This record gives sequence, C-alpha cells and structure tokens, in this order.
Amino acid sequence: MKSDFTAGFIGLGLIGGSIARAIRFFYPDARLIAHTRSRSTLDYALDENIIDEAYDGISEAFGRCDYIFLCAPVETNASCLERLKPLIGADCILTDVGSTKTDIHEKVNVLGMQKNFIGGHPMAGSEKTGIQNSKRHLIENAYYVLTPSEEVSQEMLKRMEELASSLKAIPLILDYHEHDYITAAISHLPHIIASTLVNLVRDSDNEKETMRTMAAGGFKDITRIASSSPEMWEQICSANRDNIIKVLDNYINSLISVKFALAEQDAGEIYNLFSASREYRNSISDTSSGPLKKVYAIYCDMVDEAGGIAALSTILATNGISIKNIGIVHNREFEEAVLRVEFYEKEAEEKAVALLRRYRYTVYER
Ligand SMILES: NC(=O)C1=CN([C@@H]2O[C@H](COP(=O)(O)OP(=O)(O)OC[C@H]3O[C@@H](n4cnc5c(N)ncnc54)[C@H](O)[C@@H]3O)[C@@H](O)[C@H]2O)C=CC1
Ligand SMILES: O=C(O)C(=O)Cc1ccc(O)cc1
Repeated sequence: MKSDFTAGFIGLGLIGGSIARAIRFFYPDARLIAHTRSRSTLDYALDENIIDEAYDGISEAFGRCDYIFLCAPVETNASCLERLKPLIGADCILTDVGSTKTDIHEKVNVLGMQKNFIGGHPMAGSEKTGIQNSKRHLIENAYYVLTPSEEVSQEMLKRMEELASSLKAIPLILDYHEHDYITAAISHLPHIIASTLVNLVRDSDNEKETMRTMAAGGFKDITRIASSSPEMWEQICSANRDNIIKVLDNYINSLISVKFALAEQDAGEIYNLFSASREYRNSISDTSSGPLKKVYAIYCDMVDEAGGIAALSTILATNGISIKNIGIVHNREFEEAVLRVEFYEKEAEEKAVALLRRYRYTVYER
C-alpha cells in the first residue's frame, strides 16, 4: 500500500477527527482534505495540522482522493453519495463510519456505486462529539467492521483492511444486514434503554430532586450513553427501525417476565435473572475491543507496601499525570502483590510507563 495517498473526509467530528489524526500519525506523507458543515471545525483542523486542505462544499478536490471517509450522521452520509458519484476515480475507496449500514448500501446500490463502496463502522467512540474530543488512539484495538459491496474487488478490500490494521484497529468483515441486527442489540437498544431510564427518573423525581442527588454508581454506569448526540441517535434509530423494533419487542417481553416474577413472588426466577446475567457479563472482557470503554492500566512491583501507593502517586501527580484508579492487586498472574494503576487515556499510560521506568520501577503492561 502506498504511503503518500490522499484521504478525504466529509464530516470531521469525534470519529472523522480520530481517523484523520491516526492517518496523519501513521502516514506523515498522506494528504488529508475535508469538508464539514461548520467552518470553525475546518479552521480548527487546519490549525491543529489534522488536515491540509479545507472545503466549504464537496468540491472537485475530492476527485483526487484514494480514500473518502463519510463521517457525518448516517442520513447525511447517504445524501453525499450522489454528489460524489461523478467526482470519484475508479480506484477510489469510498467508505463511511456510520453506525448503520443497510441504509447506505441501499443508496449505493440505487446509484450503481458498488465497485467503490466498502461500508465501515469502527466499534469505538463515546457519548462525546466534535473534533475537539477526537484522539488518534480512539480506534486502537477496536473492531473495525467492514461491509464490502458485492462488486468491490478483492484488491480494494485488501487495501481497506490493510489501512484499518495499520491504524491499529481490527478489521472484521460482515454482511451489512447482519451488522444492523447485531448493532440493534448491542448498541442501539442500549442507547434507547439508557435514555428512557434517565427520562423515567427525571419524571419520577420530587421537587427537591432527591433522585437526581442520590443517583449513584450503577445508575451512572448504565446511563453514560444517554448523554450522546440527539441528532446522531435520531438518525441511527430511524435508519435501523425494523431491527430495533424486533429487539425492543424481545426486551419488552423480558421486562414483563420480570414484572410477573415479582408479582408472583417467584424468588427463583429473580435469582436466575441476576445469576445468568452475571455469568454472561463476566465472560465479556472489559479490556477487549468494542464499544466498551478501553482500560488503560499498568501494573508495578510494590517497593514497600506501606508507602508504595503514596510514593508512586506523588511521582505521577508531580509530572501532571492524572490517575483514574489505583490499588493493590493479589492474583495468580503476579508472584507478589502489585500496584494496579489506571489512567484516563493512552497518552497518560505511555507517559507513566516511561517515567516509572526512569524511577527504576518494574512496570508490566497487559
Ligand atoms: N460517536 C460514536 O461513538 C460513534 C459514531 N459513529 C458514527 O460516526 C458518524 C459521526 O459521528 P461522530 O463523529 O460521533 O459525530 P460528531 O457530531 O462528533 O461529528 C459529526 C461531523 O459531521 C459534520 N456534519 C454534520 N452534518 C453535516 C452536513 N450536512 N454536511 C457536512 N458535514 C456535516 C459535523 O460538522 C461534524 O464534523 C455517525 O455516522 C455515527 O453513526 C460510529 C462509531 C462510533
Ligand atoms: O459510548 C459508547 O460506549 C458507545 O457505544 C459508542 C458508540 C456509539 C455509536 C457506535 O456506532 C459505536 C459506538
């Protein structure tokens, strides 16, 4: 794969910005061009050296691209295809990052653009939006689903897989219908559940807002994604309506079963609910790839148990590194107890490893 390619971006927020940053880092000779809705995003991207050229519309310049990434909300991505059709070259890989795939594939089929289109969906991200929150590490170790059109050549698909791998993501080829059923269950329904739960609490609260005040760990854990972009999620839900309705029906039935079990005082059934979910949830690794938050943790040999935590956290704090979590771990993986230190982001983890090694700590990265 050549390294001096041109990549175009339409939409340059959390996901587009993160992919552009990763390309800039791994391919310093690549040329990056972009169009987004707001001029301030383009100016920011130019100032931060994320892109080389900015355009206020989908101009002829996109005809020079070896890759075009559609990184706007899903309806906007599909609506750009018609304008791109006469511009793109025969070897251009046209891809998107949208959370739904059937809608855009159907538009590609109608327009006869199957030879160029490989659907894409990096299974990474967060409730945040905008290029200011983008990070070159965002897609690292995350599955990057690819849904090639039937007419895409093996050579083009290989190029796209190689690009995703070289940006440190893990390509995973899926049929686009299957993709949309899977994401309805593991991503779209959970967003609906989080938002309806938050709104239920808001509507059930008293005037003093005691529920809001007391809302604790578990509630916050499962409702983080209720802070996601309404514009983006309305479009995802509309585009994947049929699949979401199917899994929503199953979910409503399971809630009704819980209600019956409670009414019937069926303790066994309630116990089974929690024990089955515990077993399955524990089998999903928090460090594995996917839309679950990535964990940036390191392990250090303890120098002395009593002052160990204090000494290490002082070294990190005085060097401007924030700790998300710190604690002593005893398990079979390590001979002696070790300190587990968790960070908010990859950069902090990398800085801490280098720093602690300079202080002669033995550091394990897992
Ligand atoms: N947020 C997440 O965690 C993930 C989102 N996605 C998908 O990625 C896409 C982008 O999402 P984010 O980056 O999170 O959103 P974002 O809100 O951070 O960025 C969206 C970008 O699209 C631009 N845009 C919006 N309407 C436009 C228009 N009409 N013309 C040109 N540009 C326009 C905005 O200016 C912005 O640059 C969506 O399709 C979403 O389904 C995929 C994986 C994860
Ligand atoms: O914030 C989270 O945990 C997410 O679920 C992020 C996310 C949002 C949309 C996607 O299509 C994929 C991942």
